[in-house]
Amino acid sequence: MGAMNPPALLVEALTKTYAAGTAPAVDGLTFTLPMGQTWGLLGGNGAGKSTTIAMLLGLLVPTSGRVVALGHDMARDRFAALARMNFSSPYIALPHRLTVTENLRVYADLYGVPDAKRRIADLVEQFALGDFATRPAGQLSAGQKTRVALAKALVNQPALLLLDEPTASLDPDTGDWVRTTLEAYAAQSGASILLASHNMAEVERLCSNVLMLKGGRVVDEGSPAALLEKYGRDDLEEVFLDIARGRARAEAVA
Ligand SMILES: Nc1ncnc2c1ncn2[C@@H]1O[C@H](COP(=O)(O)OP(=O)(O)OP(=O)(O)O)[C@@H](O)[C@H]1O
Repeated sequence: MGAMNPPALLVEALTKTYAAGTAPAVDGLTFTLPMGQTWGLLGGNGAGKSTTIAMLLGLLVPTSGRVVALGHDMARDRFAALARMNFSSPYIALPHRLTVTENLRVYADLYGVPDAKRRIADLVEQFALGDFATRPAGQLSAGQKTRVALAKALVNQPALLLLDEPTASLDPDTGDWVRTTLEAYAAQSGASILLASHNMAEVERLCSNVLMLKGGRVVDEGSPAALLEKYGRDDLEEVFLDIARGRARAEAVA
C-alpha cells in the first residue's frame, strides 16, 4: 500500500545494462520527484534519458534498482500506477491507419476514461486538431503528429506525465504554445511532469529542478537559476556544455 502522500516518483539506484560486458546506459540513478513539480532530464545524445523514461514506464525491465510511481512499485503493481500516468515519445508511433479521433478513442478506452467522447472533443478543441481529426495518423506532418501525441498523453488526465522531447519537430510558435499548454495543465491539475529535452529554453521555463545526466549518471542537479549561478553562466545551454565537456565551475567562468 502506498503512503498517504507519496511522491510522484521515487527512483532508487536504477540501473540498466543492455548487454553483459558493456557500460550501463543508466547507472545508479536516484531521485525523488515531488507531486506537483516539473523536472527536467538533460543530457547529450546517449546520456540515458530515453532508457530512463522507458524504465519509469515499465516498458523496459531495469537490471537493478527500483521505481515507485505514485506510491506503486512498478515491479509489482505497475498497472495501478499506469492508469494515472501517461507519456509521449517521438519514438513510439500512433497506430497509423487509424484516424486522429480513432487513435484518441483507443487510448481513452485503454485508460478507462469516463465520458470518452466528451474528453476527446475537448482535446480536439484544445490542441486544434479539428482540421485533421478524420485523417489517418500516418498521413500527418511531424508537427501535427506531435500535437496528437500530446493530446493522447493527456487523455486520462494523468497525475504523472513523462515527456520525451515534447516539442521536437514543432515550429517555434507551436512549441511555445505546447509549453503554455503543459504549464497550464500542471497548474490546474497539480500533476507532476518529468521532461527529457535538448531544448534549454524549454527546461529553463518549465522546470523547477534539472537532473544533468552524463553516461547514465546524474553529474549535477539543481534549479535552473542555481545551476546558472553555480557555473557562472547566463543560460542553461552554456551550463550544459560545461558539464558535457567535464569543465568545473572554476574553468567555466575563466
Ligand atoms: N536497445 C538498446 N540496446 C543496446 N544499447 C542501447 C539500446 N538503447 C539504447 N542503448 C544505448 O544506451 C545508451 C543510452 O541511450 P538512450 O537512448 O537512453 O540515451 P538518450 O539520452 O535518450 O539519447 P538521445 O538524446 O540521443 O535520445 C546509449 O549508449 C545507447 O547506445
